[in-house]
Amino acid sequence: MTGPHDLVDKVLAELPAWLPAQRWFGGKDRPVSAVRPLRTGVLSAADPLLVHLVVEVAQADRREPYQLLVTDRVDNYDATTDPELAGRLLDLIAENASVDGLVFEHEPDVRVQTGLRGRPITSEQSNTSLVFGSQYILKLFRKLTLGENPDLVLQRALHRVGCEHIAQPLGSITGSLDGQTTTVGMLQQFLPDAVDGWAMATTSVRDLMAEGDLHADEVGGDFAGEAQRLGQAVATVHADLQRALGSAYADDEDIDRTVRAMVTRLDSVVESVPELAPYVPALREAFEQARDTPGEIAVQHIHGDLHLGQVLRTVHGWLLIDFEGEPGAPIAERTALRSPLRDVAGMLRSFDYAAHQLLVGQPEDHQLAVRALEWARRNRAAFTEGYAEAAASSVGDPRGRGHLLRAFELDKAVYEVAYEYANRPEWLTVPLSSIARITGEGTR
Ligand SMILES: Nc1ncnc2c1ncn2[C@@H]1O[C@H](COP(=O)(O)OP(=O)(O)O)[C@@H](O)[C@H]1O
Ligand SMILES: O=P(O)(O)O[C@H]1O[C@H](CO)[C@@H](O[C@H]2O[C@H](CO)[C@@H](O)[C@H](O)[C@H]2O)[C@H](O)[C@H]1O
Repeated sequence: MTGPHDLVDKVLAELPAWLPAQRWFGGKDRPVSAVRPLRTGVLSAADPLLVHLVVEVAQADRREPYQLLVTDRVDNYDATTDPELAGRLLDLIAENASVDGLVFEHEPDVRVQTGLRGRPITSEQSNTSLVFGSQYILKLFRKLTLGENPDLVLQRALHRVGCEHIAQPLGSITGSLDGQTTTVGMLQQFLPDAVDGWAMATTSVRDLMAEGDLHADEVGGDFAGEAQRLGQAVATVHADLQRALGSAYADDEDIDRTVRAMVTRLDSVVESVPELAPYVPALREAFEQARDTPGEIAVQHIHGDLHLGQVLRTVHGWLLIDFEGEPGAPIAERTALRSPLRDVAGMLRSFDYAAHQLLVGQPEDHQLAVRALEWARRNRAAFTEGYAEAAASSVGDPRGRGHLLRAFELDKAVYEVAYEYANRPEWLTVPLSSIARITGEGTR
């Protein structure tokens, strides 16, 4: 290997086979037909080589930009697995450096420490995050969104109004893509003592399932108190987003567009996942009923993909992370003003997921299925209660908005069907069985 261009050629040849094996790759549902470079930035020209690469991945009629950081120093060329090379990215942010078209910046009034090594975190995720010491976490977005990423925009806005339920934004990496200044990385305060909501919730479900005779409120690992506090935190973040970026009311056209978008998504998902077909009539009816929601529907910037894996419990309370929205949704949709009930619906779905994922691949067990439902009902109610308490004077109580909330929940479940089909086919039964339950078209 002689220089950056040879390295890039070698990597490009291997990408069609390598990409589908990466957890963060969002296109596992169809083969990669071609990969072409969109931009190359040489961060180090020798010993070792370090090249920032944005490629366009073609799959049938889909074309999407993905970010890679490649080196000749590790076998698979993925420089994010090399602690020292990862550390160089942090150093560049600390120095407010510009290298070959990439701009590394720390937030004003923030001093970033240099000389730290970075280690990738290994949880289920759509991007690659590197942790430095116990202070910093740097997210490298994998599938790129042209323009500023909403994750950075919303968290900066929340920080400006003093929101207590996010990790402090500390810096960013941007580059030009298709003529637009595009966020490729985001540095944040790392919370080393944090436990994510999914881990806590699934531990609680396991505790309940292990108890033959006790109910959800009687076992040691009851989660309802946390679920209620989490509801309060989410409502507070919604109120903070309103304060920071404003809000509006949806008109009839907006509501019509929302319903049509849900139906369009359903039609597209059922094309690739025929298991969804039996539920289509009931789903369409539920989406149409969203038009009957009484009173005005407030819209604002929201999290957009809220679930238990996006919330961290620290000693000081709950934090929300990852304001990027659904990785599969178009950017115009992700940055539009939307009802905060979508986030409530996302979290309600997640309680359902936490309760039912333990049943995946297990033989049918009526007793366990009853316990899963009991856990989900208790925690969904506690979350909604907490949300309503904190939202009373700002965003509003989600109860009494039944049709809309139900439509959003089902729309999210349809999204999850597509997500699981493309990423974790063995989990497809989780959203499918929820759709069956919510629409009354099945029992499990
Ligand atoms: N500020 C933070 N402090 C501690 N852990 C974090 C922080 N931000 C993210 N994480 C951990 O990293 C994981 C992935 O972060 P996330 O922003 O959800 O990335 P992705 O967009 O790849 O899903 C989270 O599930 C969480 O475990
Ligand atoms: O966290 P991401 O932005 O990567 O979100 C995507 O992946 C999530 C899974 O990691 C997926 O969430 C679904 O599974 C979760 C359990 O793993 C569950 O808590 C969520 O309720 C469920 O939607 C998310 O939909 C997807 O966008």
